[in-house]
Amino acid sequence: MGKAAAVGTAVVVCAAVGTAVVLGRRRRRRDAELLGAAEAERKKKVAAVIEDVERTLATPTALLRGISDALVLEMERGLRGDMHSQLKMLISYVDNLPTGPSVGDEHGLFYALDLGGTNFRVLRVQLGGREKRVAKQQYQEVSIPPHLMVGTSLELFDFIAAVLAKFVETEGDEFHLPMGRQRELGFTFSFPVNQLSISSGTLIKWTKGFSINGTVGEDVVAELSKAMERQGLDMKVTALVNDTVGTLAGGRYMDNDVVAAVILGTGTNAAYVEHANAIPKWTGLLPKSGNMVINTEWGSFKSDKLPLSEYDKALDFESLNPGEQIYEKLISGMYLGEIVRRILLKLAHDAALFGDVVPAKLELPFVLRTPDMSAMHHDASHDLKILGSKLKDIVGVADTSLEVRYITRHICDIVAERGARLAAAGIYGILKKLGRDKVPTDGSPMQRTVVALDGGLYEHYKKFSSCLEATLSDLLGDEASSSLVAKLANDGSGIGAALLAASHSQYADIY
Ligand SMILES: Nc1ncnc2c1ncn2[C@@H]1O[C@H](COP(=O)(O)OP(=O)(O)O)[C@@H](O)[C@H]1O
Repeated sequence: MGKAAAVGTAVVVCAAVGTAVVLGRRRRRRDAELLGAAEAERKKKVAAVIEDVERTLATPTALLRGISDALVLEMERGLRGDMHSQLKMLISYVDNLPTGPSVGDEHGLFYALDLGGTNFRVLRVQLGGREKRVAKQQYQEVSIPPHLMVGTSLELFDFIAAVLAKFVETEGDEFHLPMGRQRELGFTFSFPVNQLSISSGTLIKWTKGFSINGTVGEDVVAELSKAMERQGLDMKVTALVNDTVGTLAGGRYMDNDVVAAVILGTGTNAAYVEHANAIPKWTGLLPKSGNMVINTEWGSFKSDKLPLSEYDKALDFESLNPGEQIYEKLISGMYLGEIVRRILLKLAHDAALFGDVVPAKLELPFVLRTPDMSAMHHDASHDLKILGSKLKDIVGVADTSLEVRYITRHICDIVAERGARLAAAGIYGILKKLGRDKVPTDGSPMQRTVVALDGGLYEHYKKFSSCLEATLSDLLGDEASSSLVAKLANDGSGIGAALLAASHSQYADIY
């Protein structure tokens, strides 16, 4: 009995265990089914967000052509001086560019200072005339402490002048300043300026994350000159140029066929050589050259044709300059990584991309910088290892699945491709404005056209630059694109500013 009972009990126990096993298995199956359903639902949400991103950021060729046409119309309005024009089309007062490899008369010691983004550069060159050209150059790059980007004008210019003064102290014997002469400087200042002459201009507004009280409306050359005086530095600013204008000048010094310069760095902008008689707002004498360099300030272009997504609108709304610099916010290095972050955040919130908890770090604006986006985008390893470790560092999620990594790379691809294609549409617009977008109908040969490009985004983000070039070829067609050269003008703006300082030197007639 006892035994039987025991056996019975044992049987009962076994039966209970059996039931538990069966129930457990069922629950696991049900859990698995539920999990599977939840996972399928999550994947569906991921796919829906991605589809929406692909749709709203799409840039089909026909749209790009429409954007180029809208840009050309805005360029014309700006050249007429239309108050409502989005493009300032600023007159640079540079009507004569350094004259190319066959001439190149400029000589002497000149300095350049380039302020326009997160870093600024000081440079000195010894120009050796026709024979030696750029005989010797040295430069130093210093990053601007973030608090100075939103501090006071005085602090910013004092900081810059102090770095410049230290740099001048390191000038070696290989640089020659004739006795009794003052050192001269080309000041590259890459914010919109109302130029009053080649060596003066008032700031219209700060962009690219700078927001400093008390500079708007002031002559930036006077601000710099006063700061140099405070440092005891005896130097005269003989040319104030935008970085696009400097790049154009530097580019033309190297290649006579350079007609435009485009910057793709923290921000974006373009300058080109316009026929002076195509600038209705120019009221001065017609320059001898017949030309005038125009700084388009194209970053402020906006059009209802631009593919703005919810992410762009939110980024703009929360930016230091809402409603402004819309084209720049779709294209430039300051913003691309941030757009990717916003899309990943949406995927984290709506589709639990990084698990049930949204990573806190992903909520931080600008935590994902464009160089990191570029590194993730270029990861070609089979397991996207670099991308995984970037996500770990930036987002704080240690073990991301291959699926998450592929999705992240795809988002980088969509955002970079849109930026590059929109930038190509802008260049195509300038070429159209210059009539260099088509093979001439009168049978004459197509002129060689060179566009000088500079900026960290163009230089280092290879998928971006190759997409830009491919899109430009596509827009131009085979024949016209075979005459176009896109040339990297590495720090062309520094040399360009020094060259313009030389051609506008107070001693120009003596040289
Ligand atoms: N490896 C990279 N990949 C993508 N973008 C980059 C890379 N390196 C730099 N950049 C972008 O270029 C910008 C710097 O551009 P640069 O022309 O050097 O200076 P500026 O700040 O004066 O525009 C950075 O803010 C960044 O957005």
